[in-house]
Amino acid sequence: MLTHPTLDLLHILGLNGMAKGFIDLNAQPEARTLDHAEWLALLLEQEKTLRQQLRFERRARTAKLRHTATVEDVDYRAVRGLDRSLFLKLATGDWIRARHNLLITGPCGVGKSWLASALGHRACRDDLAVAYHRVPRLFTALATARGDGRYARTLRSLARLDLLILDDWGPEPLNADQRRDLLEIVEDRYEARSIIVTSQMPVDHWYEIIGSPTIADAILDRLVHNAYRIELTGESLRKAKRADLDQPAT
Ligand SMILES: Nc1ncnc2c1ncn2[C@@H]1O[C@H](COP(=O)(O)OP(=O)(O)OP(=O)(O)O)[C@@H](O)[C@H]1O
Repeated sequence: MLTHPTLDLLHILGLNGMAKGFIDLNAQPEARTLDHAEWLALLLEQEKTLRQQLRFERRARTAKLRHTATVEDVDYRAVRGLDRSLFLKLATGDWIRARHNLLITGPCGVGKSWLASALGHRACRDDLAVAYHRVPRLFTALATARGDGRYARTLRSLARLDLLILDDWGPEPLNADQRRDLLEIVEDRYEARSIIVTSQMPVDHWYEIIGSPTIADAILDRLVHNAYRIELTGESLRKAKRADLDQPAT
């Protein structure tokens, strides 16, 4: 184990990536041929990598994504109705920086939450603030927050996110409080921050789910107007997974 006053100093200064790089370089005889500038550059690179990794881990912890999914792992043959070039474009994250929305629809189990999680993971890697919420649970949490005086604070924290994922929206019609909650959320984010909404219901049915025509117009105008759309089709991937598991091993 290397002990060195420089190492102690690096730890005291919180430069843990440089400290690790310092230990690694000391253990490599070939590193002795490096000049000072190259040595320092390698240490700084290690510090940068460690900081990026820690930032990503913090972002991912708070995002609470439903699936451990990455944009690199999408199986385009398994997910029917997914336009590869559109998804690759979304995977760059530029749409979030442009404050656009994304609506993912399709029947049960076709991979809507999975794709939303993969894009959320990508946004965490880009050091953006992300949160995943299942819509029914979010409405329950907002109803509780309304009761105990945390409503405004909860809405403010949702408004600060760079990407809000609202998973499993519909099909139950909204009540008056839920309509108001959704309008507040969408209004706060309009042309300011992005939303991904996933739903088993086609976008054409959302108007009826919201219920009140005036509020439905206000919500959908803000949500749908500048949104990309992914309309998935086909059989549930859960079924396909189960069938794979049931296959006898050869
Ligand atoms: N692109 C993918 N690659 C690999 N596995 C996937 C992919 N998409 C989905 N899956 C798998 O399929 C299952 C169903 O996916 P997911 O939960 O995203 O479906 P969903 O359309 O959101 O379903 P629901 O409407 O019931 O919420 C998941 O368990 C996931 O592991």
